[in-house]
Formats: sequence, C-alpha cells, structure tokens
Amino acid sequence: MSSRPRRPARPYRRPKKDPVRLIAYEALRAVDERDAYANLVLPPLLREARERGDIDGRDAALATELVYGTLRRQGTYDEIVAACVDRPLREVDPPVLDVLSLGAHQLLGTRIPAHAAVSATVELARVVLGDGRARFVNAVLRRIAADDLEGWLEKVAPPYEDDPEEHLGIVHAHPRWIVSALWDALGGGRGDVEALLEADNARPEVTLVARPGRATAEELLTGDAVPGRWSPYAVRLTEGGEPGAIGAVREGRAGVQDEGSQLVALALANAPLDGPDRRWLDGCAGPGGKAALLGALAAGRGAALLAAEKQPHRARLVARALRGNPGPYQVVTADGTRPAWRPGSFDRVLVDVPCTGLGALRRRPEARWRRRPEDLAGFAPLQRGLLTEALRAARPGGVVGYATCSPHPAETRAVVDDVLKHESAEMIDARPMLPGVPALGDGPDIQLWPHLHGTDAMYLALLRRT
Ligand SMILES: C[S@@+](CC[C@H](N)C(=O)[O-])C[C@H]1O[C@@H](n2cnc3c(N)ncnc32)[C@H](O)[C@@H]1O
Repeated sequence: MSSRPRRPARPYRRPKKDPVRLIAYEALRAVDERDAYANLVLPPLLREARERGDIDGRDAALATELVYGTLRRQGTYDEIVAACVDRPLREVDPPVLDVLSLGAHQLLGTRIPAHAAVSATVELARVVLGDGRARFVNAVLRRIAADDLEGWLEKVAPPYEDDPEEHLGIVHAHPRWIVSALWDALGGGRGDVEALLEADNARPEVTLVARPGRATAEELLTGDAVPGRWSPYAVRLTEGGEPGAIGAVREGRAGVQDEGSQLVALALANAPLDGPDRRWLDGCAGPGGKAALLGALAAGRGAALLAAEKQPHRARLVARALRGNPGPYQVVTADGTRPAWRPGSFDRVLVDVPCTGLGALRRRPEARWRRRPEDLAGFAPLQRGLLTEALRAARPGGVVGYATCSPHPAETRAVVDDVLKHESAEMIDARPMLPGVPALGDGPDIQLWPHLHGTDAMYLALLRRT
C-alpha cells in the first residue's frame, strides 16, 4: 500500500482581533446569556472602545448595525442556519450560534462582500471559540453564502398562499403570534401588514421634544434636523446625531421623545374641560418623558402636575426629567393601584401603563423574540387596576388618558371596555384632539402606527369621568 504524501503543515497564524466584531459578539452574548437589552449593553462597550482608541465613529455605527440587525432578524437567521447544519439548532452551543447569526447577517443583511463577511466571522470564531469550532463556522457560512436572502427565504418560508402568517413571520422576522396580533389590530390586507412589519425592521429616527416654555423647536433645527411631522414640539434628527451634544437636551429644556409619545400628552392636554383645570396627574410616570411634556404644558396654563411612579429608581428619573419645569410639580414614589391621593381630585390624569411594548419593536431589537403570548395575561390585572384608579382619581367631568405602547387589542380596547363596565365614565372621541394627524382609526380611541405616522404604535383612549 503506497502511503499518501503528507501535506506540509501550515504555519500557525494568530487570529486577527477585529474590535467591531468582538464588540458585536460581546453584546449578542449578553443579550442571549443574561437577557440584557441591546440598547443598554452596547453604548458602554462602544464608549470604552472609543476611549481606548480601538474604534472610531464609523466603526461604532457598524457595530450598532451588526448587533441590531442580527437581533432583529434572529428568527429568520435561525431558520437559515438550521438549514445549513446537520443537527438540531438546540444542540449547537449558544456562543457558536451567536457567531453564526452575526455571520449570516453580514452575508444576507448588509452590503459587506461575502468573502469579507466570511473571513471576518471566521477570524472572530478563532478568537472567541477556538480553531476547531471556527472550522465548523467556516463550513456553515460557506453554505449560507451560496444564496442571497431572497433565495433563502424562498427555501425556508412556506408559500404565502399556504400559510400567510408563517410566511410573513419568516420573511419579515417577526414571531408568528406577533404577526397575527398586529394584523388583527391593524386590519387591512397583505400590503398593509407588510408595510408595518417592514417599518418595525427600519432604524427609527431620533426625535427630540422642545419642552414648551423652556425651548423652541426652532432652536433645535440645526444641522440635519427637520421639524416633526405632527407635534409642534418635535424635531427629527434625520442622520441620528448625538442628542447629548445638544445644549438644550443637556440642560433638560429638550429631551429625546418619540413623536407618538408627544401626541399622547398633547391629546390629553387638548381635551376640552368644563370647570377648573388646575391639577394634573401622571399615574405611571417613569422614566418621565410624558411627565416632562405634561408638566411644561400644565405650567403654560397655571396647572400643577403630580407625577407618580412605583419604582424608586424610575421615580428618580422622573424627578430628573422634570427638574427646571416652569410650573409647580411634585414627584412621588407611589403605587397607582393603591393611590395616596384623594379620589376625585384631578382634572386631567394620564396612565401610560406597563405593557408588552409590541408597538415599540423598532427600538428594542430583541424584544419580539423574548415576548410570549402569556405576557398579555400577566399585564392584564395591573392595566385594569391602574385605569380603574386613574378614573377614581379624576373629578366628575375630568379627563383620563389610558395609553399603551402596544396596539394589541387585549391591552388596549379590551381593558377600557372592561373597566367601563364598573366605572362611571365614557369614552370621548380622541381624534379631534390631534388636528391634522391622519389615519387615527375609527375612533373614539386612537392608534398610531410606525408605517403610517413614523411613530411607535402608541394607543390612547380618552375617558371622561361622569
Ligand atoms: C410605560 S411606562 C411609562 C412611561 C412614561 N409615561 C414615559 O413617558 O416616560 C410604565 C411605568 O409604570 C410604572 N409602574 C408599574 N406599576 C405601577 C404601579 N402600580 N403604580 C405606578 N407606576 C407603576 C413602571 O415602573 C413604568 O415606569
């Protein structure tokens, strides 16, 4: 038997450390392993790397895109990776899966050339997983690189005609139950829900609020900033920008706030009222974005705001947001379901209740994969309790705003309808409170949408105490 000549061993080469991929990997691990939030773990990693001189602003933008893009499309990349490995995904180590998803995103979701995406990911794998597992990563990525995203979606998603929700879920990277819930809430046909799902996958603009009486939208209109679409106080930073570099933001005269949240505060403030208009309550105020706008609006008409928040650390954020408010206000740590205030003592009340956040999926890339349908039932008693007490806090004729950053009917209309069965109050048409804002729904409550309004999918019902 002739022996085959042995290949000369290649000299060992140390893997190259690429700070952008390492940061992205570290953030993905934290999200996966510790249930961290990408928007909280990533900024300090980027800041430290910049301070060390490892990365510049462009690198930071790339690392952010890699983390957000990978997390947003996690479910879709899982399907594609599963088609390229010969064992069930649950048998692949989570750190290996994170590297594979990061590679899949570079190959299928960015303009990074395929050879660069594969080699950068394999180098990362050599650093964080070792050479043996890097060879596995290399083999899987080469299979993924054999087709583009469209080609893969044809292979891994069922045809729309066979299973519309599953198809849309895989193509637009949303869990099936969320596709179903959003479609129910939105109504309409395939084009409507696809526009919404696509908007959920787009990077949201940074929007500022100029707090009335403290700053003007005009003074924030510098550089790439443009006026908001609907709120007179909103300014959009079209290129993202760094809000912290803006003086008015640092001084608390302006803040970062989605235009949808501004509209909720504005609609409550615009609701007509007979009688006094002196005492306003925000019953779920943390971290204080709406409270700061309400406080400024209240000050403009000589009213005072009480901002209540159950979590002490979040109450401190409310106090910070309200510092410098031009009119009287008070911040209290209090449970809105066991109120410390006298019933019937407020003219306007907002309860922006804890919810699943299905209307803010643009901002929290991992949220859609973490939420479970059971979460709805978990929030339900608290939402009903907070709305009930908000109504009791309002005087007869007073107005209560019930808001969620979720369009899910179980958290919106169902809560309002249930509470109205035992409280003396009636819904009032909220749509005229936002003149000029189109497509608010059939009323009397209003629903904003990312694809129609460019805002989070905020819901608001206005109720008058009878
Ligand atoms: C959706 S957030 C409110 C966001 C806020 N309106 C803003 O614009 O910044 C809901 C808040 O309600 C608080 N919360 C939860 N249960 C509460 C309770 N029983 N009483 C008062 N606040 C509560 C949460 O801690 C959270 O800060």
